[in-house]
Amino acid sequence: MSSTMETADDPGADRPSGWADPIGEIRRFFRPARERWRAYRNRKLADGAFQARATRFPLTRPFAQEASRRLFDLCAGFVYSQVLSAGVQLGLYEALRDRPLRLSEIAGRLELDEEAARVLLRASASLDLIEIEEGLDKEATYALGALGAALLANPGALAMIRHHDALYADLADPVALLKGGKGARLSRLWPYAARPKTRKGKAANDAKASAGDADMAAYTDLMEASQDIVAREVLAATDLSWARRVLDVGGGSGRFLTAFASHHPDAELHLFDLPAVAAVARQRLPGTRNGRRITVHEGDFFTDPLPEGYDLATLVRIVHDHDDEAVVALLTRIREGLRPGGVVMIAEPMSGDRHSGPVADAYFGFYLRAMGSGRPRTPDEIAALMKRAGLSRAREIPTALPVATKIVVAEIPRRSVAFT
Ligand SMILES: C[S@@+](CC[C@H](N)C(=O)[O-])C[C@H]1O[C@@H](n2cnc3c(N)ncnc32)[C@H](O)[C@@H]1O
Repeated sequence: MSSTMETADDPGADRPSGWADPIGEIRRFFRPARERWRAYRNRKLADGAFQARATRFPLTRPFAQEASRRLFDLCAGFVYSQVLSAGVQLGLYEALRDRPLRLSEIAGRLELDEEAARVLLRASASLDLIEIEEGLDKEATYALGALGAALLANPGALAMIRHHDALYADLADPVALLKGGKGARLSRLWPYAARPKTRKGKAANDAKASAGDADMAAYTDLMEASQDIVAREVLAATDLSWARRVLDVGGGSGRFLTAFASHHPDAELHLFDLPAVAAVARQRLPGTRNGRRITVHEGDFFTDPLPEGYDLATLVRIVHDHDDEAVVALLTRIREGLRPGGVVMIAEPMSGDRHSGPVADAYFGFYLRAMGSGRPRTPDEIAALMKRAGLSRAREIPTALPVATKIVVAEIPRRSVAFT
């Protein structure tokens, strides 16, 4: 287990002494120099004449070229994603799975005319999704590229790409999305984001509640497709062999718990999710390895009683879907049902991680905005919410693939027993 992220109660804790936070102290010392350097750099980069000189001068040319390429990639990123999406929808990568093909063969399989197929193939090659080989007879053949091959091994990514049409429709007007608070298409795909988080709101909404149930099978499939990689990372990063009774809150179709079951043959496993999703889990689990070991509970985790008596509660890709107050309310309810010494584990992609690049903040930030609730958080922000819910010793456990998931755990404080 890595760093402890307890937030102290006294306000002075925001500004620790140099001994308590030496790295922060060094950063504060260099802040004025950093600010001066940033202002100088930005003045130069915003100057067209400087840019032109930098491109002509051999020593600065590689940097200038790299900078303009990165900027152009940002401008064109949406188009690159659509090239990828066209390849997935038309079955390009599947078509090349077994062997390279010629243009005419690919056009036939994808039901495109040859000119359209060529546009797609050249675009895909420029993005390393496929590779073009000049044939001996001068007729090119097209093979899977490194990224195309990796994509075929990642059903979660394929499922995400297929459902991105809803996200991209909502992102067509990003300013309207920021000002309006949610997107029309994604908020329909994730109906629970709009569900009331209190008993009173629930009663008023009960009549409408089943309207979104049909969509739940769709998002449950989407989550299932990407769960294996998350479960693999969580189980590789943690030793949870001490956990006897486990509750996976918002456990979907049970994919995380079936993976958990293979690592921990003696643990008693329980899943809690909305009735429509619990029905999917009950239907699918008996057909899976270890599925019969999982007891499925149904209800709304904000308003219905949660099962009690667990020593580990897991929330895998749950917390980022909800706003702060709702998260604190949920964690408080979970804490109240844990055994003494019980642990809460939150696993999801988190904000502010330099290894994950822009995935959490740019992708999930806008995705969750379109969905209509929640946001990606840093491990520290999650730790602070856990603390507000009465949990203690919040700390991050590093994972090998933070882009798929990071982990924060916290415990319920030991009971203080008074003997006199
Ligand atoms: C993003 S999915 C994650 C599913 C699963 N943990 C995973 O990682 O694949 C969120 C899950 O939380 C469930 N959920 C959302 N709101 C809920 C609520 N109020 N009560 C119970 N479950 C809820 C959803 O039905 C869904 O299965």
